[in-house]
Amino acid sequence: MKTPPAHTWDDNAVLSVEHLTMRFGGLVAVNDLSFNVGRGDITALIGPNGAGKTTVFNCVTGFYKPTEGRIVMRHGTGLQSEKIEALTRTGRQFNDDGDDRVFLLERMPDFEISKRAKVARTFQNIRLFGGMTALENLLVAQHNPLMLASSMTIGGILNLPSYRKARAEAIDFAAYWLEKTGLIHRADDPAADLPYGDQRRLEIARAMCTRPQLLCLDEPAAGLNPRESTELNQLLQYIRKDHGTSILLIEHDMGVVMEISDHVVVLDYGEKISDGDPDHVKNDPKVISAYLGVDEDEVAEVEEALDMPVIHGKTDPAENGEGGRS
Ligand SMILES: Nc1ncnc2c1ncn2[C@@H]1O[C@H](COP(=O)(O)OP(=O)(O)OP(=O)(O)O)[C@@H](O)[C@H]1O
Repeated sequence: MKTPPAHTWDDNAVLSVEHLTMRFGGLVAVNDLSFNVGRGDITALIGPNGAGKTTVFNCVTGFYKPTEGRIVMRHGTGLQSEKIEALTRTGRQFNDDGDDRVFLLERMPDFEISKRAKVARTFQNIRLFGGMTALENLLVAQHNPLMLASSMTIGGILNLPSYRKARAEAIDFAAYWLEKTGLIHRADDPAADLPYGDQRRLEIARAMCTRPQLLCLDEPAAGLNPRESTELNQLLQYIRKDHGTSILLIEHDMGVVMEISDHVVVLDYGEKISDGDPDHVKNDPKVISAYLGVDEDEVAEVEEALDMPVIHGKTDPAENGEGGRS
């Protein structure tokens, strides 16, 4: 009898990172890293400063071509191993199985990863179009379907009914996400005029307007106050529950990570040091020692001195976005 997988993310993975290595000259930023992101899960990628988290994001979203390794995105459920192996043997980037397609992201350019594989991302440093309104930012995100509806522009110039319909739908969808992110009253304001926390939520709304199956968020809670952090948690849980979108996030705020994640993967010096549910990870001496920069056998001593667990919401040294060792 086949042994059932220990975790749901290994059984029904929307994304599999397999033996990923990324070198920059002599520097190995990510070394033979493997992990799964479960379909419909919120998965956190954490680790001290310089651990390689953003490099992993850049490989998944096509900003970097990995030195080695495979990155598989699945639209259908289950592992689909045979399909993936068959695709790997060819030079192709994805198969044509309708709703059950699999994608080898390391072979794809970034715009195809977003358009076809349906992976969206936000950045550590906000990258909105500051001079455009909040609404316009969300319409730009729907450029691909609008271009199709305009028959690559001519329909738009002639303002054909099919284009008008697609444009009205795009505006409705943008308004939906402005409503969900609490920004509908700022729809006509330039993005650059919005307060920082609102800009962070607008970035998430913009990513959701591409209708992603996987949403990658690079430090979404950075710089947020406690109220905004709570609102962010609620928004991410809504996105996962009501839209079925899987979320992979890099986050230094352990309050956010431990509260909303189903699964946590921990990196240190480009290698995976822990992988499991939040309870497992926060009690893992390897993780605590990486964050404190002390040996594993000194962890108990430090916790005793502090009289509290080190990685536990607000007691975490990574609080305030410091991310432990730098
Ligand atoms: N384009 C690049 N060229 C050279 N080195 C790079 C490049 N990108 C990242 N690195 C190096 O790779 C290592 C991992 O960096 P990365 O930004 O992925 O870490 P991180 O875990 O995201 O850190 P932080 O939490 O501070 O954002 C660092 O040593 C960094 O200097």
